[in-house]
Amino acid sequence: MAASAKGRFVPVLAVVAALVAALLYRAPFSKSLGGEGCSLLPHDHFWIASDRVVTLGRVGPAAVEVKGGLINAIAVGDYRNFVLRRPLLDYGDAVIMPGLIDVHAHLDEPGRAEWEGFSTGTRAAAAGGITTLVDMPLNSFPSTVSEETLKLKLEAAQDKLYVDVGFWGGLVPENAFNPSALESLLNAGVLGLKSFMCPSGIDDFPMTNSTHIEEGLVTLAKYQRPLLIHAERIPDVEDDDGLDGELDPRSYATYLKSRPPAWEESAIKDLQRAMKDTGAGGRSEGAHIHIVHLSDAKTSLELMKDAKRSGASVTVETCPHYLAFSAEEVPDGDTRFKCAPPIRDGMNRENLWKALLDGHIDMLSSDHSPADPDLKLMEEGNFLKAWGGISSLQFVLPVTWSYGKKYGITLNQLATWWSENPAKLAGQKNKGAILPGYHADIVVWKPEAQFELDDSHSVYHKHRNISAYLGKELSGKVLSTFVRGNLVFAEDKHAKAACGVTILAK
Ligand SMILES: NC(=O)NC(NC(N)=O)C(=O)[O-]
Ligand SMILES: [Zn+2]
Ligand SMILES: [Zn+2]
Repeated sequence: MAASAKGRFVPVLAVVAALVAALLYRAPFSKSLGGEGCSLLPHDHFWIASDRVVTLGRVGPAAVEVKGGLINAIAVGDYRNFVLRRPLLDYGDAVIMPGLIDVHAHLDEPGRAEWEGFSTGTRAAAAGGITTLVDMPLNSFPSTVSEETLKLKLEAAQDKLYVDVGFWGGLVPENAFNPSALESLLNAGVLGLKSFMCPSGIDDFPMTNSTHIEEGLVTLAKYQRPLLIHAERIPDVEDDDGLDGELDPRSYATYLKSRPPAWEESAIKDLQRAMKDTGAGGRSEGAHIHIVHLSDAKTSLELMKDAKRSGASVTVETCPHYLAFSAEEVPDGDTRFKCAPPIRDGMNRENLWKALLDGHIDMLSSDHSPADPDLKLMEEGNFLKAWGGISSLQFVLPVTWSYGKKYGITLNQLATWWSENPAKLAGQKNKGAILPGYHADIVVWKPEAQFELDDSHSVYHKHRNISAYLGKELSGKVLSTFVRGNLVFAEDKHAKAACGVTILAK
């Protein structure tokens, strides 16, 4: 969809002041690199342009003016004819898109920096076109469940962020019935809360039941912030379907059977009252329930559709690994693929894509959750004992694009799933789109560029060997990433200084 008329401007910007200026300045891209500090560019007022800018629900030629960290103006049309007063970075036919917002990443500082950390995690994010991420409250030690533990997070993050980072706090039994404890955590700036309906594997992050959740939501309603839920629950009567007898712990089928779709179903059924409470006139109207990493595209998904239809304030995410892989393809003993809920069969994957395309799944997130490689027990290959979690932060854009191409996904859909809807969930009103007044959080990438994730490929997150994507042939290469106007990543280099900021809710 190219812009209709050459030089036609976005109405809100009827007059783009820069256009009347006389000087056309085009900085050759590589020469514009080399600035020190927060940005690889030496200036903070410039234009970027390409033939494929994703803005205003369209994709076409446009130039975007970046000034003081914000998007100042958008000039739609054949920018090659524009006369601009400031430097222009001409990206040709590359795609200019809102930076990705990953609402589900585990950066494990303080306490477990050997699993993942703020510096490595946010460098990986920048290299992957992610400009904002929201950190999960567990896997660091201590877990982020109080005002004090959030402070420790903030201290640990200082001077280490290459992209902007917000924080979810934990809803756990200890604070769920204690509104003043929850309020102090919310007042300290967490963007919302997160809870688990099954054991999380982390000692200081115990599971909550639906009563804890219903109570926690009442406090969240006052703040109009969401509750994110890991929705797997061990059903009251467990089907012992195939789980007795001799089980080979190296077989993926064994792991798959150990966490059936019935667990997701049981959790979501148990949440029905809590979800209803979020609707108009409900006890926790103003709060919102977001189901993280949905894997079951059957009954669990149908239950979410029902909840939406009945007016509950709910959304749901899935992750690239559920869209890229299927149980049939997971090699026995390859614990890099172990995550919870598990990657299910190929038919389920098809149905997840369908739900995403139909808008029943609202957004995508990485659930980047690496661990110390020793805990993955890669030699032993024991799926039942290995630590779960997929390591993927840097690859989510090429993965979504590469595996989505056969379903005909569009750049606009990518922006909806990875930027616009996540920004809404995280309450970020000036992020998630390329629009005047918004933060200049931008990824520039080449969807057609193919590469193999082999040993020669720079991987910035910790422990490249535990990522299930290694060895895959992908398409979609990130050229440049801007965070609030700072060029934080370009040509395989990061800016020298870590100038991402912590995002705290007010
Ligand atoms: N402790 C974790 O990191 N858990 C995570 N692990 C996964 N998904 O396998 C998660 O989000 O549930
Ligand atoms: Zn989870
Ligand atoms: Zn997670």
